Amino acid sequence: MKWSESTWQQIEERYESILTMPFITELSDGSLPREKFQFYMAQDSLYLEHFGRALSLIAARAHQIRDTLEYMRYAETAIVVENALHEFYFDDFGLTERGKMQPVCHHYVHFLKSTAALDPVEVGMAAVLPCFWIYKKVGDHIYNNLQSDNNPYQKWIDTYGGEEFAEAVQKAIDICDNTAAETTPAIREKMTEAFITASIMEYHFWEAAYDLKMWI
Ligand SMILES: Cc1ncc(CN)c(N)n1
Repeated sequence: MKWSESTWQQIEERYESILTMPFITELSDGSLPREKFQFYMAQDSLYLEHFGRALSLIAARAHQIRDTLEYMRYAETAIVVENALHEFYFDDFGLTERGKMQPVCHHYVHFLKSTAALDPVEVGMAAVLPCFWIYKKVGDHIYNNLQSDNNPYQKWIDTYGGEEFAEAVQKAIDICDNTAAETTPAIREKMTEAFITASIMEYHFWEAAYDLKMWI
């Protein structure tokens, strides 16, 4: 079994629990309160900048030059393309600034950046994979099962349910599988741990937006 398959099995339950989170179900039917989406968008815009920085660190440290190029492209997409979606929402939802990074976003980006900088690069690759893969699965799930008419959040759904994103995600999974196959059992184990931690953080990111969780 591939590393990605056995590792996904370990987060399957967590992934299923994401699908029933109020943030996701209300985003899907368009009933998510505006202020919760605004909070999410502002935090996610900050997240994407630092996610892009983590991807750039991985690009610089990748063993294979073709992987370097791939992670450079991911970094650019996170900052330029995904963030364009946020700018659309900033205008549409009356947001003027991103504001301060709140605790869950803060924890998540610092986990990603320290892993990308200090752990073996294979572990960094595994740490950023849920950011691709979980969003793809959640995007597909909403796109295929939970669409509603006149949803104010349709553009978000289209971004993550789209074909272009699917290709990038599959590539990131393949790179992790090849990397895992070539590395040591100890590093493979750390890859799995990092993947699980990031998956848990994805859950908390949506939960924090729903609860409007801020520093006290
Ligand atoms: C928190 C989070 N994780 C992942 C993604 C998708 N790149 C995102 N936009 N935001």
